[in-house]
Amino acid sequence: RAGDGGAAKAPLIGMTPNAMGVVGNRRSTEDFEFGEVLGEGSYSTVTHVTTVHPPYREYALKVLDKEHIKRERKTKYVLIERDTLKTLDGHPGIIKLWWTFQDEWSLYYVLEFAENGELLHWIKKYGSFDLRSARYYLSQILSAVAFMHEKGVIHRDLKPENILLDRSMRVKITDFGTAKLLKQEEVAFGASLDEILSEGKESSFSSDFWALGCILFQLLAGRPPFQARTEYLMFQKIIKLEYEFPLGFPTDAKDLVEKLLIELSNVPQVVDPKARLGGDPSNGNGIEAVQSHPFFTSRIDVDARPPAAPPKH
Ligand SMILES: NC(=O)c1nn(CC2CCNCC2)c2c1CCc1cnc(N=C3C=CCC=C3)nc1-2
Repeated sequence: RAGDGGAAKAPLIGMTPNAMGVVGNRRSTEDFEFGEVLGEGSYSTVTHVTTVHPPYREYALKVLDKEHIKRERKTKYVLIERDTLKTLDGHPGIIKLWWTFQDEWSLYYVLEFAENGELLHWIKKYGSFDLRSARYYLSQILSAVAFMHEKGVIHRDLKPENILLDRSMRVKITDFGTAKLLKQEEVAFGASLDEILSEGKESSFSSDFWALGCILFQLLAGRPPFQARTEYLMFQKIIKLEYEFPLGFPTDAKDLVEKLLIELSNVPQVVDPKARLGGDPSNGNGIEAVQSHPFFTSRIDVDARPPAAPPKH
C-alpha cells in the first residue's frame, strides 16, 4: 500500500470495484475450480465453483456467451437481470450477485450458491409438505416478494424450480432474467401503480401473487393446481379457474389460495384486480393483506417441523 495519504487513495492490491461497485478479487475463471453444472439456459450456463485461493468459497458462476446474446438480441434481458439483482441486493431470500467480470467471449456473474437446490426437488421428495412446513417456506417467499415489489421489481416467473434452498433450507429466489424492473417514477406511483400495470396483466404485481397461490397449492397438494397436456388446455383451465383441492386441504390455506388465484381468470365477478388479495394497496389490501391472512397468523397444533437440513447430495 502507498505511504501517508497514499494509503487512503491506493486501491487494495488486486481488488478493484467492478461495475457492480462490489470489490471482487476474482477477475478470471482461473480463480475458480469448476464443479457440477447446475443449470443451462439458451445463452448461459450456471456451474458450482470453488475459489482456488483462500478464503475458499463456493459460488454459482453464471457464464453468459456474448456472441449468443448479441445474435439472439438478449442484451436487454442480461442487463435487466444484472440491474435487478443489484437493486435487490441485501435481502436474505434473494440470491446475491457478489460481483461480475468478463473476458473476450463471456460475461461472468459470481452468484450466491444454494446448496440444497430447487424447492421442487424437495416437494417431489416428500410428496407434499405439512401445514407448518408450507407456512415456513411461503412466509420466506412472501417476504422476498414484498421486498421485490417495494423496489419496483416483478419477478413474473416464480415457481418451485426458481425457489432455491441454501444449506439451512432457507429460501433463495433466483432467475430474474424475465423480471420487470420498473422505472423510479413508476415505483413512486405507489398504490395506483398496480392499476397502471394491470392493463398489461402479464406485467403487474398481481402475476407474482398468482404464482404465490400456485406455489402454496403445490406445497400442500404435492402438485400444481393447473395441469394439462397442452398450453392451450392449461390456459383454458386457468381462465375458467378449473382446479380442485385434494381432500383434507387445510381450510385457511384453501381460503388464501382461492383469494390469490382469481387475478388472471375472466370469471365476471373478479375482473377487477382490486378483488384479488393484495390487489388494492391504496385501501389496505396490499401485500400486508396477504401477510396478515389467517394462513400465516392462526395457531397450528401439529408439531411438525420443516424438512430438516438434508444430508449432502
Ligand atoms: N439461472 C440462474 O441464474 C441460476 N440457475 N441456477 C440453477 C438452476 C437449476 C434449475 N432451476 C433453477 C436454478 C442457479 C442460478 C442462480 C444461482 C444458483 C445458486 N445455487 C444453485 N444451486 C443449485 C443446487 C443444486 C441443484 C440446482 C441448483 N443454482 C443456481
